[in-house]
Amino acid sequence: MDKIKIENLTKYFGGRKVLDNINLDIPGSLGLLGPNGAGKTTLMRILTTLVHSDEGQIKYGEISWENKDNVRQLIGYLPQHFSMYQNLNILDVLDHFAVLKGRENKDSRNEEVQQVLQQVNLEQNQKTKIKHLSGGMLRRVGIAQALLGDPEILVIDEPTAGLDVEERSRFRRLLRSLSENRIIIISSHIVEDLETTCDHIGIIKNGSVVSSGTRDEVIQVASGCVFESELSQKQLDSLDDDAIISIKQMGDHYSVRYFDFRNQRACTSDWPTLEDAYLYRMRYENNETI
Ligand SMILES: Nc1ncnc2c1ncn2[C@@H]1O[C@H](COP(=O)(O)OP(=O)(O)OP(=O)(O)O)[C@@H](O)[C@H]1O
Repeated sequence: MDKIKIENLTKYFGGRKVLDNINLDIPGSLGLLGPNGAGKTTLMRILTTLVHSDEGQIKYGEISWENKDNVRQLIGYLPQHFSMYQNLNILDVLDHFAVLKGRENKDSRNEEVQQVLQQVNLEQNQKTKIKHLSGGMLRRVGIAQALLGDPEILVIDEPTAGLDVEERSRFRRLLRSLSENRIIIISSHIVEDLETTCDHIGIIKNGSVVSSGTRDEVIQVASGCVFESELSQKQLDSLDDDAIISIKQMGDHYSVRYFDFRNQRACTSDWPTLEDAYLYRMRYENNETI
């Protein structure tokens, strides 16, 4: 499988730089992680050719993003806010998308729609109207329309926005299975969305990629400075807010995960997670790549 190569990509909106010299290789599944406003959606929209960049280039093998029509054949896109006519049922919606994608023959179109319904496990619900779907089912319809045409590249913006815990976990498993034989790019500000679904991670902050690589490479940055200890209320109060990663109450003590750069409590550092590395990049570093 070819990889997507993004080189020196810069985008301005009204004179303001919102993407600053982005360089990224996307060899399989990439999770784009960053806070609200970091530039993730803009990058996703450039990847889907809906927005053009001001500088730089994107290539997938020999195919350049300068040739929009060729690129569009390759891409399935689930935008952050996906909805559809409330009174149509799932089958009609997908048929409509298939027509928009140029499928003229009714029989082969129907066959393709049934295939994507099966992939997202909605065959039994195909006659259900959009207005009666849960958030998770609606996102699955969104994935189904993105899968029409069996695209080599899937771009998915904020996959679990608005979903409950159970739906999130089911949706993540679906994304993982879809990443097996295609390039999939998922943006999120929720670390768990990407931790189990993506082999490569890019962390984006203020329009710049501050870290990228395999999950393990990205995690390395927090190695040796993450600790987990049982602390009293007084000890907890002595920690700097920025140092705290998570707190669990355990009776009158707290189990606290935190950053400590001088190992003040002389305990053994814990193996960092992607969330640790993400918070480290957000809190302690200015824009510099590892
Ligand atoms: N069409 C536009 N015109 C002007 N500014 C824009 C436009 N689209 C995005 N921006 C600005 O560009 C910056 C990056 O926005 P973007 O939506 O790409 O970030 P994001 O990381 O996807 O955040 P979110 O998760 O909140 O969508 C923001 O400051 C946003 O206000």
